Amino acid sequence: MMISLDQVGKRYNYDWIFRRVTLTFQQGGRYAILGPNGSGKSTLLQIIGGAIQHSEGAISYTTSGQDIAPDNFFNYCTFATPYLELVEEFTLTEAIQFHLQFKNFLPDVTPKLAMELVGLEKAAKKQIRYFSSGMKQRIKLALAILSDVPVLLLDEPCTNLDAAGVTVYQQLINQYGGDRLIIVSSNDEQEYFMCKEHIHISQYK
Ligand SMILES: Nc1ncnc2c1ncn2[C@@H]1O[C@H](COP(=O)(O)OP(=O)(O)OP(=O)(O)O)[C@@H](O)[C@H]1O
Repeated sequence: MMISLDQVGKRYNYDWIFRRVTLTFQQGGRYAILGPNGSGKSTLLQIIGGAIQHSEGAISYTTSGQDIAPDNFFNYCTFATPYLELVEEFTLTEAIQFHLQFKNFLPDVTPKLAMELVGLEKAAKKQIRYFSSGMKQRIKLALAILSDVPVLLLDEPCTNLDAAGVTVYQQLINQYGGDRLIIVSSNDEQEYFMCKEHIHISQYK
């Protein structure tokens, strides 16, 4: 999997958030998008994932030499973000079953194992509405990282996590990251501990 950005820019009304972003993300790479609050990290991550439209430039996705249509890229990636909501009426078991209607887990990962890996096995029958913010974040990370997709897009992945939760996140990445492309938008080194490539969004103003 390779994602290429060519002179990509994003504007809201009259304000350019960033311009002339030309980058290539390679399979197996670990990339951190860094910058101060409001600099455009989340916006760039969402543009890469096709969740929002860029204002100028071009983005292409290729796998095994074949182009992927931008409208199909959602099949190849998962997002974990603080702003995507879980369905509050579901129990944890139902939330996982719902997710599995759209994406498979990695081979050998079962719903039970996914819950255990993020320390939520005792909450299997609890409704999401009664979960703490840190528990919700653990589920989002499990669903994103354990899905069988080649690209993981993680926006502030340790939001609301306690120290044990941060360790859980880092273990999931180390154990299940594999040869996948991982892009993290972050201000916190604990979140991008595995990223050799650092992209400073402030460069693209
Ligand atoms: N829908 C929108 N309409 C207008 N402006 C927006 C919209 N979404 C984001 N912005 C603006 O774009 C800029 C970048 O926001 P973004 O959330 O990408 O920053 P960030 O670097 O991820 O910030 P943080 O570190 O606080 O999460 C901000 O100035 C924000 O106000």
